[in-house]
Amino acid sequence: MPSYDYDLLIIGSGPAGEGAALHAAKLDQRVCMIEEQHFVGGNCTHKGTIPSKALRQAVRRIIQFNTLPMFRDVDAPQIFGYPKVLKQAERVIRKQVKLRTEMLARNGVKVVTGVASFVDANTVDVAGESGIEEKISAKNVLIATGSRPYHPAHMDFNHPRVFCSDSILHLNNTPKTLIVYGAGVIGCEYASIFAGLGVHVDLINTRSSLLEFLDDEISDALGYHLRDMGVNVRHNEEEERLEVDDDGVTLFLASGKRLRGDAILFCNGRTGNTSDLNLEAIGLKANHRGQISVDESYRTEVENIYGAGDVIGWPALASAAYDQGRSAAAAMLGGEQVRFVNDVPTGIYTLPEISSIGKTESELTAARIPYEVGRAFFKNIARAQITGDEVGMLKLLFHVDTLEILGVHSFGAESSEIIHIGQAVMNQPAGNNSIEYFVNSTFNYPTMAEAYRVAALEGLERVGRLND
Ligand SMILES: Cc1cc2nc3c(=O)[nH]c(=O)nc-3n(C[C@H](O)[C@H](O)[C@H](O)COP(=O)(O)OP(=O)(O)OC[C@H]3O[C@@H](n4cnc5c(N)ncnc54)[C@H](O)[C@@H]3O)c2cc1C
Ligand SMILES: NC(=O)c1ccc[n+]([C@@H]2O[C@H](COP(=O)([O-])OP(=O)(O)OC[C@H]3O[C@@H](n4cnc5c(N)ncnc54)[C@H](O)[C@@H]3O)[C@@H](O)[C@H]2O)c1
Repeated sequence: MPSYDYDLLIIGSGPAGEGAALHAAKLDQRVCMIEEQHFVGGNCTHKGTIPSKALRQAVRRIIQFNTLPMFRDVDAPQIFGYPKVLKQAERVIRKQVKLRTEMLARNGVKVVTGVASFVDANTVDVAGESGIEEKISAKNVLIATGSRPYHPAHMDFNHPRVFCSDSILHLNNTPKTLIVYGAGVIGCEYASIFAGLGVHVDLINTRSSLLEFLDDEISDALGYHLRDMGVNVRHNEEEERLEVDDDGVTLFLASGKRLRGDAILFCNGRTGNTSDLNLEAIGLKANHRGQISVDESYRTEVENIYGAGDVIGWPALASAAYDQGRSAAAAMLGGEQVRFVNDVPTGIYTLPEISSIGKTESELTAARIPYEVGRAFFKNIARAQITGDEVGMLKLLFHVDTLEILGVHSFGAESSEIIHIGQAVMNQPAGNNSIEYFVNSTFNYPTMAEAYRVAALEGLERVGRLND
């Protein structure tokens, strides 16, 4: 048996790398993690999930302060600039880094700073900032290098008015007008954040509706509320060219429109981080989006090399990445905890928040499944009236005969939390997954979760099963 420095070498310290590291370390494996940034946590902590969610929470608080009658009685509405709000995110990032650094250290995971590239299937070269190179060997390797914003070649992202979702975290002023190009999840979340700060936002969607994977009713609601916040949403548009000058940017669209803004945030797609890895040395090839392929055990075509997180493509979520990393480590060790993550809830932190699990109405209709709908509007939920979060709805889709829950879709406050109640019931074995659970269980009152009871009662009444 050849001897290696480590049992497992992980490239990348984001959620996928962390999930794998902790699982392997708990099973007494010798684990080394290589990270090119100075701090652990991955892009998730430094550039993606955490900063955007912290920004969004700060903006939500500002909106509450400026709109709730109780605050209006004590003070005039306040204007907060983007740089001040950004400080909130920095505070959370610091806490996350501390937590994650200590957790890895406690579990004996060795963290090495530098850029990793393959020498062969068991050896990785680590290039440190000072030019010092180190070779590290391991029995198994996990590629968990994540992704970065896609930068079209013709756009100058070094220009101080041209931003991507990474560089927007360094914007040092509050623009009056902002063009957000790309209305995927990132574009919609940042449109909410900037509109919440009073910035006039043009949101350019290359598709025909917002976040097409959502239930139509929820997508429509998002469009309505974004517009209500002052976002100018334009569908079916394609960028032709961008001109930048000292006073602003002009975006020329293929439709002939010309949009003017103080700055542009381009967020249309991401690329897997594989270009530094020297994949040729191990016979692997990334696709045109920089992603690598894995099987259901997260194994690549090379027997001892695995992949997890954004670098393997869909669903490209931090939530999934933790589980994928853990499963990859379990697979290497021949354990039973291998789970191919293919059923993930959606949690979108726009204003209002959106969350869903299971099938949409369109999918059920296309599959000719007889379903019905039960809805609860947050304006009728006591907790929402108390907190002032009356915008929103919870919608249950269920089979008319079996009452099986087929989908749960929600927008409004706490949606991404309460979705997990629906998820837990939907994951029960056949027979136990029933909308009746919500009328046969007592819910805390007043809670947002009570929306399930209200929606289930409405649904049962609609199919004449209320007194079954
Ligand atoms: C703006 C934004 C908001 C998001 N919001 C959410 C959300 O609300 N919920 C959600 O679930 N997901 C969200 N995501 C997605 C989420 O951030 C990613 O899915 C997640 O970060 C992927 O984790 P990962 O472990 O694959 O990689 P990453 O978090 O990308 O980390 C990979 C790490 O590998 C390092 N690395 C790369 N190459 C090398 C190399 N050669 N050598 C050494 N180190 C290397 C990188 O420096 C990085 O630290 C968001 C993403 C963005 C951009
Ligand atoms: N709350 C959340 O869960 C959350 C928040 C933000 C981001 N994210 C994740 O981040 C990922 C990226 O989000 P997004 O808003 O950029 O959009 P997206 O995945 O919707 O992509 C936008 C568009 O860019 C195209 N594209 C993607 N990669 C490309 C590439 N490398 N080259 C050229 N075109 C490309 C896509 O076909 C699509 O039309 C998503 O997969 C999402 O899951 C999640």
